[in-house]
Amino acid sequence: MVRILPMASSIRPSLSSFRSAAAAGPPSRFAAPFASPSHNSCRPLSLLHLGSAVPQSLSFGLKASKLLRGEGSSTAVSAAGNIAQASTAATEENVLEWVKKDKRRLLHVVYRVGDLDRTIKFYTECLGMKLLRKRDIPEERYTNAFLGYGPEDSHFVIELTYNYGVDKYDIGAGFGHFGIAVEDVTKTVDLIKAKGGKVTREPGPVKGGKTIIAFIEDPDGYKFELLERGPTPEPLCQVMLRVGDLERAINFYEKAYGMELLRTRDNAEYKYTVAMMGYGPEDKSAVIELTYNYGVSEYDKGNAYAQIAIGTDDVYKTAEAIRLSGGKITREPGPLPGINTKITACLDPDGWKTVFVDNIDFLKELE
Ligand SMILES: C[C@@H](O)C(=O)SC[C@H](NC(=O)CC[C@H](N)C(=O)O)C(=O)NCC(=O)O
Ligand SMILES: [Zn+2]
Repeated sequence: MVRILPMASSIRPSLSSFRSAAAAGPPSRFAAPFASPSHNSCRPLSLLHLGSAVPQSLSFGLKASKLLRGEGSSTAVSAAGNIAQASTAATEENVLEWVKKDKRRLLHVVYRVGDLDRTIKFYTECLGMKLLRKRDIPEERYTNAFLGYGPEDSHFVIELTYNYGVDKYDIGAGFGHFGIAVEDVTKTVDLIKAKGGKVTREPGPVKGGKTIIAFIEDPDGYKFELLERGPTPEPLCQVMLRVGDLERAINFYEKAYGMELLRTRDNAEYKYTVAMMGYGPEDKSAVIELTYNYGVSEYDKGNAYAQIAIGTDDVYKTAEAIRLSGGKITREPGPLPGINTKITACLDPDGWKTVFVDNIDFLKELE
């Protein structure tokens, strides 16, 4: 039985209520705080964890800093500590509140292919995409090609990466699929077949649901789900990634990335739950489809899929929010050598990479 829950911002089902007790042990309802050993987010212990009332007269100036060094009465030191703690908490809260107001959108998804021209031909002739631009970086021995259904300043697009001399990658088991919304799945599948494309799942209602879907594979073996929908400004509509703890992932994507939980869909018959996360409604903007398979806590990620890129107004605050949310920063915020675009990069609790790109710098790149 499938339950679909459109998400009102204040209503949120307990995911564990979806999972059949008969399944291989539903994950903890209260997933442990995100503290995977590979994501050490500890902050220096602070002397601020002291408990006592804070006299109003105490200003947090030079006097308080003396107290923080342990000079003065124990009560006064404790009071100063609490002011500092309150100040730190307020700063952290400000950063996390800022995330929700930051101007963010999914910019592109990046993955590696073995033959750029082969992929460009398939995406343009079979999937109706446009080649938007190419970028060759000979000093780094790679070429990018950007493809999509509209200009990069307003559409979620694909950034293909060809590394010189590398013609094959391991897609792994964690990457799921890209979603393409089409008005007629059967017609699209027939075109793909006529062009010699590989159809791995014929058109029909999704198992346990109603949406007409089909699955195809591109020349490198990446899966594309074709979803039958009406006209949409964003045909490239999904990136599906498998996660080992859905509650943990949802919490992180909300808190660190500022995404909204758009809906969840539990399919007990087929033992999986999906959560759609994004910055806008599914029928108008691309989403990250997080998929949890009952009882599966981690996946081999291979070396083919790279990352999602998200726009932000401040990569420095973004990095701070990611740290505060327990994420691991893998590239400190700052300008890229040579092109000066400011970015920061991180891993989510499952190890999926995300790059945040300064919005103004991104638009300059497109000029
Ligand atoms: C909501 C829509 O975009 C989907 O992608 S649901 C499609 C469905 N997904 C799963 O089964 C996910 C669990 C699976 N074990 C996995 O890890 O991929 C799907 O693929 N259905 C197949 C079908 O034939 O309906
Ligand atoms: Zn999907």
